[in-house]
Amino acid sequence: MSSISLQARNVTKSFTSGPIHNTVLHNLTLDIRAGELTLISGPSGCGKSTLLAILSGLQRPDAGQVLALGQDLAELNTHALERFRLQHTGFVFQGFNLFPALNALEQVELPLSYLGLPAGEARRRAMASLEEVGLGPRMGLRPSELSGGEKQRVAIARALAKEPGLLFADEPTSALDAANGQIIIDILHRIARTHGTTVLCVSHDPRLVGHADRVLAMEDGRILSDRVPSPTSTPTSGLEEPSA
Ligand SMILES: Nc1ncnc2c1ncn2[C@@H]1O[C@H](COP(=O)(O)OP(=O)(O)OP(=O)(O)O)[C@@H](O)[C@H]1O
Repeated sequence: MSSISLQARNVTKSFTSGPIHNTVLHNLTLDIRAGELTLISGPSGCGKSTLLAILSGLQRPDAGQVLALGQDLAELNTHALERFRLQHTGFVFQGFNLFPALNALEQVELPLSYLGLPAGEARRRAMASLEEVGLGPRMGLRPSELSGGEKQRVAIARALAKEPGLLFADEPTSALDAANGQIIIDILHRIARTHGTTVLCVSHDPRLVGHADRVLAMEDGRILSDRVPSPTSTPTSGLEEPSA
């Protein structure tokens, strides 16, 4: 049984705009395990991205506690929290967030320089990460020369090269077609297994369900169910097996 690496305890979050007070997360408690791909699914607006932002330390909860790799995030001041996020977390977003002028290798090397790695070590790690996502032959290309699926693989390599304990993905497949979406989720799954990384992905894409180790269904700021999907529950059956 893998260890628990991310915990939320009675987390509550509200937003107020004008007279409207919107409670987005209601006293939410959950444990996420290392070495697994956990998917949080649910309809638009149910609070998935807010939960991800709080679990990753991007936002603070109004009440409750987050323990990430055993660290209570509330104990960290803003600077220490930034440092924690830089060292221990990686992010993959729907829109890839790549720099147009940099080639794939430079995109992956850049955050490693912020970590203070020597240039040679940064290059070695960046190349290994790009190889791992199947982009070894394309590491000299800029985003305009890459497909959507390839851009997302660069973004994954950029996160992976930091060797983070926690990898967060917010709707990583929603800009991609079914075959490329499947490649991305399979890469995230493989990273969890082979590196022991905690991979937490939020998505409203039902095609991803059968590819996760665990699926938490969310609605109106609450976790409604927590299950291990069967491989047959994926609605992607019938697709040709894509080659990564
Ligand atoms: N900074 C903010 N200020 C005010 N309201 C916010 C803010 N961030 C999120 N919300 C509100 O919180 C609710 C949940 O938003 P959230 O983005 O977490 O949902 P989601 O499940 O990720 O949705 P989607 O699948 O569409 O991305 C929404 O009603 C949203 O309008």
